[in-house]
Amino acid sequence: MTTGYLWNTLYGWVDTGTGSLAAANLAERMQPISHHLAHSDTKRRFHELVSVSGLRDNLVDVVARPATDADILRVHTEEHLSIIKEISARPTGGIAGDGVTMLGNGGLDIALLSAGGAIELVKQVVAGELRNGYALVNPPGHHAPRNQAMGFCIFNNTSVAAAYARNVLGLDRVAIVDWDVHHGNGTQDIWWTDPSVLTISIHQHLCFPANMGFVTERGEGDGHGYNLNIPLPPGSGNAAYQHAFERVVIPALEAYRPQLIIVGSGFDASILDPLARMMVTAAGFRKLARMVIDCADRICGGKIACVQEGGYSPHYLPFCGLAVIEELAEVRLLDDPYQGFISTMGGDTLQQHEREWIENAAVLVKDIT
Ligand SMILES: Cc1nn(C)c(C)c1/N=N/c1ccc(/C=C/C(=O)NO)cc1
Ligand SMILES: [Zn+2]
Repeated sequence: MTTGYLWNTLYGWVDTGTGSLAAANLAERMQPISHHLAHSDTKRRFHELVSVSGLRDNLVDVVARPATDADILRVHTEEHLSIIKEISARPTGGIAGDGVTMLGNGGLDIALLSAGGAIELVKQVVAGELRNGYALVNPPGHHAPRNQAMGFCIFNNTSVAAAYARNVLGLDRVAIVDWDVHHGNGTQDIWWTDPSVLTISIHQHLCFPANMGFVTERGEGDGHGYNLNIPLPPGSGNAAYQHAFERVVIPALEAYRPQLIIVGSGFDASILDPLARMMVTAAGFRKLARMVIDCADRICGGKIACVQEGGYSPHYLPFCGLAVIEELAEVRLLDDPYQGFISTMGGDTLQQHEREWIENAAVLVKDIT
């Protein structure tokens, strides 16, 4: 069976403006810069490495189609969609939602193609046309709740795809495993009362958004127990992430038995990422992918759809992403050229405080039935 790969040139055209995180602003002495921290070049470089490394020759191209309004409205409000349409139609776009999320002119079309790309991959994995796959979409989605854009996210791509799998493809149980380093607050919001989608977010505690992502946030009503937050302390590396997957993520998936696993695949937990303080390496991401792939083989016929979330190191994200896709496709082409440099920095030994953080989440798995 084959591994699918989805990219569209327009994902590299996302306009993040002239700011570096917030917009350039002379009064605040925030001078313009060529590359915003979320500049689409980082993900384009990932795509180019997939091609130039020869990995793409082992993959089946999946063509992105724009999500329809109906696809978006399964998880977002009419108001949110209409605000995005209005900003996208402005000659130079504007700022959406949280006051920092830039949407360029025509940004609606790319955001619909991003959510639609996630749908297309899920469609082909669920149909059994692909064993698994990677949708290298942009803009990301996991910070977008039902009613707004947030944290560079316009539409919640993984949730749009999960809702499609539930409502159109007829699946009863879908799991979203979000290993992006920031809390998947949008995904949590969307599925808060709904046990048919198990939402798991493993993230640096309180990195972003502020004051969210606590282990005590478990869902409400029928959804109680089906939102699992695994906050980790800054400095967590390969050992902590692997232990968290062994003790929490994999047991939760085994208990829930989803028919499809969607991975919110951000690489901003990497040791070279500027927007967080974790220490995961390409080898670490490869190991996490291996654990989820083996689990999927045991519980849902290997059905995994990875959907790109964040990641801000143009230097290192491509190699972290390549490692995950190599694992999905079960080929080994490139070694991590940064390994020698980063291998002595730490993160490969589980620390006692990391173990304790992880146990705080592990005790909650028993409530997943
Ligand atoms: C600046 C600023 N100023 N203000 C008021 C706000 C709300 C600001 N947002 N900062 C951000 C926005 C997004 C991220 C990470 C996104 C990601 O990768 N998610 O996976 C981090 C910091
Ligand atoms: Zn992130």
